[in-house]
Amino acid sequence: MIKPPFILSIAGGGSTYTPGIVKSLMVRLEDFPLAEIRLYDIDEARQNTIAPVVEKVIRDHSQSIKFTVTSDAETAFRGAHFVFAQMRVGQYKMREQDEKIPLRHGVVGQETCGPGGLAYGLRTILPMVELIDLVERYADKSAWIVNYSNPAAIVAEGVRRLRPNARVLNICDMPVAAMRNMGAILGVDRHKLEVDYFGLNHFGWFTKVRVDGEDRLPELREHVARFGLLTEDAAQTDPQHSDPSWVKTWRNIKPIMDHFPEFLPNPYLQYYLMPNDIVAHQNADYTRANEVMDGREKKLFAAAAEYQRTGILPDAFHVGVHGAFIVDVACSLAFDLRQRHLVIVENKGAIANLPYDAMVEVPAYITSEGPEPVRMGAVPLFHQTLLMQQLASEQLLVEATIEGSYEKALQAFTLNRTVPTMQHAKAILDEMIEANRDYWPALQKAWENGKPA
Ligand SMILES: NC(=O)c1ccc[n+]([C@@H]2O[C@H](COP(=O)([O-])OP(=O)(O)OC[C@H]3O[C@@H](n4cnc5c(N)ncnc54)[C@H](O)[C@@H]3O)[C@@H](O)[C@H]2O)c1
Ligand SMILES: O=P(O)(O)OC[C@H]1O[C@H](O[C@H]2[C@H](O)[C@@H](O)[C@@H](O)O[C@@H]2CO)[C@H](O)[C@@H](O)[C@@H]1O
Ligand SMILES: [Mn+2]
Repeated sequence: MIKPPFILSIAGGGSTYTPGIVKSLMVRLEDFPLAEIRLYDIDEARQNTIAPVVEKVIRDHSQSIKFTVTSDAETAFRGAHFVFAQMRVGQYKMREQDEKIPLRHGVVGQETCGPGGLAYGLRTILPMVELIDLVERYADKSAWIVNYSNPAAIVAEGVRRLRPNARVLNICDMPVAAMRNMGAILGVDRHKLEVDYFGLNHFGWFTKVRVDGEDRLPELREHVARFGLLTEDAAQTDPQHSDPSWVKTWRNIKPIMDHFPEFLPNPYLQYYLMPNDIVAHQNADYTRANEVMDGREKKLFAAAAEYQRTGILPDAFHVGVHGAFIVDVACSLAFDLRQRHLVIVENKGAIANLPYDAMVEVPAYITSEGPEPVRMGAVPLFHQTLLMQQLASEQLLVEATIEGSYEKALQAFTLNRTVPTMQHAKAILDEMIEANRDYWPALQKAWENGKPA
């Protein structure tokens, strides 16, 4: 077993989330003792801008933790015990393309859902495998990669296919964020909630929400019917989600449960079940990517510049469930705590009527040897069918990436519920291939070979 204090490397050190995650680590040093924190990124300039902010966060809590900033993989990973991965392949400029190209065709433009998520997956699978190989080459043989890099569902499937034995645990903070909101509504801390949940990443449902053994889903159902999954004062639930687009995301759980009240849906299901409403409210010239570049990114980089000038760091980054959750998971891995968390794991019968090898999001007990999924049983035909269609879209996308197959990419886009016809799928895919010229060489070649004269 890995012994503390740990060496932790953060891949994607230039991420806007890095200061928040490091702050979450600093306030939990007793639970997760650290000898060194290393930042690793392929964009040195971006990472070097964020690094002084991160160092300030560290030094506010510890003078002994070593801090390393590098773009060299060996320096980043040699002897590392844990790697937190949070890469955005193509950065925000490609997220903007992922969101705007579909919208130009009247289709949902979103970071991880619909054609945007498929394009993001096509860019990310192989860099994720490359990262795993670098970590396995240099890090401690028992090291764990805890991965936030999106699109987590497709990344998880790609890793299952290409590196099935890798010590990688893919996680998502959306269910935890929903549990934070549930706690705020019920008046209990989110850690008091024990939930049953089934689905794929960004495509799942809560079926039980227990507090001291009592299922409180009925109470939540009544609240959602009035306010969606937010307290009446939205900002009270999560200051980071005072962004109007986020408030709308949480409020949109109401129309879904108005139609299907049995289970409480992951907010991402709105993109698949009410795409026309989503498109009607999206602006093809100014999407969530623009909001983030003008919001979270601009605020953090302005604060970094202010800190460089004055030595005073403004309050510029959010420390919420995003950071707290990955530290919870890392602690359970490090000390075999067997805590119950919602994570992305190979199904192996946890959802009885989904494929054995599907990468599903379910509760699991997190041990030092990885997650042990909790059996959720068979799911109703309605949910099973939705899940199978999404799973097939994601699995075909992974095969398209591995084989460089244009046809499988087109099938993946056509199968996605957000895409109404094969003609929409082809038009969007072809535009995305052009926009991703630097990221999809194999697919580019297949497309150019088969491109109509
Ligand atoms: N799983 C979840 O629930 C969840 C929650 C929040 C954010 N995320 C994901 O976390 C990631 C970071 O988000 P962000 O908004 O901070 O993005 P960001 O663009 O601010 O930072 C991402 C960093 O990754 C770097 N990067 C890109 N390719 C890389 C590679 N091959 N190797 C090393 N570094 C690389 C970029 O240079 C950049 O500095 C994204 O993938 C985002 O979708 C996931
Ligand atoms: O649009 P963004 O970049 O602000 O957020 C996209 C991510 O949204 C989810 O993560 C949220 C989380 O749900 C929320 O509670 C808080 O922690 O912020 C996170 C980032 O906003 C989702 O889980 C991620 O996969 C998305 O990347
Ligand atoms: Mn997520």
